[in-house]
Amino acid sequence: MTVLVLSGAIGAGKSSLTGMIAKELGTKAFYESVDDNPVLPLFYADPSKYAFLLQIYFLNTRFHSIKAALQDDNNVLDRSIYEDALFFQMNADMGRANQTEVAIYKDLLGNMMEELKGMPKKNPDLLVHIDVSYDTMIKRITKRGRSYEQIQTDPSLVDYYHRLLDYYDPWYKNYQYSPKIRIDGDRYDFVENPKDREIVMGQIKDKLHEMGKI
Ligand SMILES: Nc1ncnc2c1ncn2[C@@H]1O[C@H](COP(=O)(O)OP(=O)(O)O)[C@@H](O)[C@H]1O
Ligand SMILES: Nc1nc2c(ncn2[C@H]2C[C@H](O)[C@@H](COP(=O)(O)O)O2)c(=O)[nH]1
Repeated sequence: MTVLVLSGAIGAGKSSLTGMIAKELGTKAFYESVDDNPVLPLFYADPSKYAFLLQIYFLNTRFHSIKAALQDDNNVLDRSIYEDALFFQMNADMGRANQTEVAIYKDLLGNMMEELKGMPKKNPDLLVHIDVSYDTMIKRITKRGRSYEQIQTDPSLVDYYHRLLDYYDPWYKNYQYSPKIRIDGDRYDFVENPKDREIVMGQIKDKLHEMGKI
């Protein structure tokens, strides 16, 4: 049984690479709730009102996926639960959540992480982190075209996205729940370019091989 989780900023390519990994390794893919997420458009329209609700929504849906994925299959998840606190901390630092909401959220997250310790597998086997620059992130967000994520629609997102990248750097450095590998998302166009896809899949497979997982 091997469980991989992807991490990275918005539009880094997590969902795309998740599908590719699942196909290549014959594993099951789990995707975070985005298009069917009723809170996400509300959050982008009024972040201060909906930051807490959105975080609870994501935590709940991610926990459902993790419980299924950490059972006894080969699985790949398109975002890690370990990034939830990064998002909420950043939004709280921006004044979009009050101290009571932060305390309740942290307690709930801690409580859920305790539950994971009782699972057949407690942590993922490998974190695959996709690193992107601000310019690449914006290019991909534009390409995907979700209206509420566009900087043309909401110029305050320029600051939000810059901050997010600043939070990701130390987050990745400090991540220690499993072995990890960093994919250069600026360099490799693994969506459009088959050669780049082969290189990235090779990097992931080499790491799994080194770990004795394949
Ligand atoms: N390495 C890449 N090269 C070119 N396009 C990419 C790459 N990664 C993602 N994309 C494109 O960028 C958009 C966002 O990718 P997605 O996988 O949804 O990102 P995430 O799940 O990290 O938010 C999609 O339109 C996807 O086709
Ligand atoms: N405030 C939060 N927003 C989150 C969280 N997880 C995801 N998201 C947002 C970011 C994107 O707009 C969208 C999908 O994310 P992708 O990276 O897959 O494009 O959802 C979160 O925990 N808090």
